[in-house]
Amino acid sequence: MAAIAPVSTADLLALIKRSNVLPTARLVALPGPESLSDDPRRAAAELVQKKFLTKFQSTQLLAGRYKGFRIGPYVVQDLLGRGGMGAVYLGQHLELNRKVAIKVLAPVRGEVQQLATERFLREARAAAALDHPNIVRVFDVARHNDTPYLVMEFVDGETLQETLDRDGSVPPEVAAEYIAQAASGLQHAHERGFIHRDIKPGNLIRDRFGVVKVLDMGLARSGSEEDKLTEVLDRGAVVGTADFISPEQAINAPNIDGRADIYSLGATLFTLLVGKTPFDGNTTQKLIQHQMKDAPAIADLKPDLPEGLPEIVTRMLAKKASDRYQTAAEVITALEPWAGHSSHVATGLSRTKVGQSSSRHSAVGWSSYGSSNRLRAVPLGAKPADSGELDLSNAGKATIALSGAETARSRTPVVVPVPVRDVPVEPVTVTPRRAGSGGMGLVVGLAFGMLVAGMLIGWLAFAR
Ligand SMILES: Nc1ncnc2c1ncn2[C@@H]1O[C@H](COP(=O)(O)OP(=O)(O)OP(=O)(O)O)[C@@H](O)[C@H]1O
Repeated sequence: MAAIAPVSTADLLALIKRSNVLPTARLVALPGPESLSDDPRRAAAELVQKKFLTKFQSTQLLAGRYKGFRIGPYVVQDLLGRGGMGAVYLGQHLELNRKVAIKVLAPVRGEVQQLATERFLREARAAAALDHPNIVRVFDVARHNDTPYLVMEFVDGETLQETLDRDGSVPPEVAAEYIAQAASGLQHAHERGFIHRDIKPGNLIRDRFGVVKVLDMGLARSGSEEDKLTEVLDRGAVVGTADFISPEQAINAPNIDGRADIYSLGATLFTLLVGKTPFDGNTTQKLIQHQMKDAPAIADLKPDLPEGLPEIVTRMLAKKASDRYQTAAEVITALEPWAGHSSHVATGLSRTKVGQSSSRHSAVGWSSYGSSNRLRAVPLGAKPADSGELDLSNAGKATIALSGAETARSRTPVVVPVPVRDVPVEPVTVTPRRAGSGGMGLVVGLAFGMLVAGMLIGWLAFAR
C-alpha cells in the first residue's frame, strides 16, 4: 500500500505512534499538537530539534513511511550507507542507548538468495571470531523470517574512499600509517585463518581518533568445514573488486592466501598516494592488467614521495605472491619509517601473535613496535531482485520500501557460532545519502571467469 504523507500535525503524531520509533518513555513525553506548529513539516523540524526524532526519521515519517524503524531491540536512526550486500543503518539500543551499525541483507530472489544468505552469515561468523582494534567488531547476528541482519560496532568516521573522494589523495606519511593499521588488523585475521578478499579504500574506515578499522568481512573465508559449503556455492565466480583484486583472485585461483590481501592493500596504498587506482579500463581490462601489466611507476606519477615508499608499493603489488611481503606484519615493518611512531599501529600489533612474540625482532625485523567494481558470485543469468530502493539524497522525494522485503532462505546447514535470535525486523530498504563503494559493484559468473582465464592462458601460450 502506498505511503500516505501526513497532512496535519495530528497525522504526523499519529504516524510517530504507529511507527514505534520512540520508546514508551519518550512517547509519553511527546508534545501534543497544540504545542507544535500546525504545519507537519515545521512540527517535524521542531521534534528533530527537541531530539524526539532524527532527521532521517523525520524525512521518512513526512513521506508517510512508518514501518521498519525497529530492528530487534534497536531503533533505526539513520542510513549509513549501502553496499553490495545490503543497507547499513545506524541503530540505537532501546534500553542501553548504545549506538550500533546494523547491516540488513538486501532483498534477493531465486538462486541468489541462498548464496547471499550464506555469505552474510559467513560475514558474521568471520567477523565475530575476530577481536582486534583494527577490525570492526561484530556484536550479534539475528534474523526475522530468514532475513538476517548483523549488528556491529558503529564507527563514527569515514571510509578511506570517502576521504579520497573529498581530498583526492592522502599525504604519504598518513597513507603509510593507515595501511600499517589495516595490516595490523589483517595480520590478526590471517593468523586466525581468515582472508578478507576485498580490501579497498571503501572497506577501511577511520574513526574520529584516527583508528583505521577493516570493514566488511563479508567475503572472508576460513578453512573451516562450513565454509567449504559456501565455497561450493561460490564455485566458478570471481570475487573481489576489480580495481584492487589480486592476480590470483582475478582468475579465481584455488587456495589463495593472505598475500592476496597484501596485494589489495598495495593497490589501496597506491590509490591513497596517487589519487587514482593502478589500472584504468573496464572490468575485463582491469582484471587482465592486474594479471599481466606492472602498475605504472608510482614515482613517475608522484615524484615527491619519500624515498623507499614507491618500492614498498611495488613489492606489495608483485604479480607473484611469492615476490610480495609474505605477511601483513612484514608490511608494517616496511612502513615503519613513516608509521613507526603510531600508537594505533603499536596497539593493534600488540593484539597479534607477532606483537606478542618475544622473538618478534628476529621474526620480522621488528624494532619500535612495542607492545569498483565488485565481482560477485552470482550464477549466470541470475539477477538481484529489485530492492525498491529510491534516492534519499533528495529528501523531499525520498521513499522507502518497508515491509514485505524478500526473505532470504538458507537451505544449507551453516553453523553460526554467534547468537542467532528470531526477532521481528522489517528491513528498511533505501538508497544511501551517499553512494557506498558498493555502488561500483558488478556481478559476474562462471562464464566470465572462464572467459578471462581462457584469454590469459591463450595469451601466455602465445607469449611463449
Ligand atoms: N560499522 C560501521 N560503522 C559506520 N559506518 C559503516 C559501518 N559499516 C558500514 N558503514 C557505512 O556503510 C557503507 C556501506 O557498507 P558496506 O560494507 O555494506 O558496503 P561497501 O563495502 O561500501 O560495499 P560492498 O559491500 O559492495 O563492498 C560503508 O561505505 C560505510 O560508509
